[in-house]
Amino acid sequence: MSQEPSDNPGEPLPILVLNGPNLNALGTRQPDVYGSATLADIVELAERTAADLGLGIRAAQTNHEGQMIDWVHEARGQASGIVINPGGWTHTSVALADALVVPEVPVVEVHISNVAAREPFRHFSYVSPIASAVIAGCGIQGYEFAVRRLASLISHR
Ligand SMILES: O=C1C[C@@](O)(C(=O)O)C[C@@H](O)[C@@H]1O
Repeated sequence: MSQEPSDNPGEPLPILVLNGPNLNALGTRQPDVYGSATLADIVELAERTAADLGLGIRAAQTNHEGQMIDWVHEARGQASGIVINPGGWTHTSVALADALVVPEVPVVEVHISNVAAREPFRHFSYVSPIASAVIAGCGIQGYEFAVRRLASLISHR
C-alpha cells in the first residue's frame, strides 16, 4: 500500500481501515462465526460510511505481521485515524500494539465476532489498552460504528 503525501492539501486525511490475518477469507471462513459477508463488503461499507461523513478511507489487508506494522508506521502524518481488526494478532502481538501508538492518531479495534464469548485465549487483547474504542460482536456493522466513532474523535482533536 503506497502512502503518498496528501494529494489534496486542506482535505481531511483518510481513515486507514486495516484487516489482519485470515480476514481475506471472510465469506467462506467459519460463516457460523463470522457470517457470509466478504472483505470487499467490509471495505464498501467503510467507504460508504466515511463518504457520508465527508471522509475518505484507505483499506488494506495482510497476512504478514511485518507488513501490517510497516503500514501502521506509514500512517503517521498520512491518516487521521485507524480502524483495525488485528485478527489473531490481537491476542499475540506486542509488536503490533507497540506500532499502533507510533502514528499518534486514534485507533478503534474491531472484531466481527464477540471475542468475549469465545475461547479464553480470545479474551485478552494486546491492542485494547491503546485503543480509543473496542467494538466486538456486531458483525461487519462494527466497521461502520468504528468509522463513525473515529470521525467523531477526529473532529474533536
Ligand atoms: O481472526 C480473528 C477474527 C476476530 O478478530 C474477529 O473479527 O472476530 C477475532 C479473532 O479472535 C480471530 O483470530
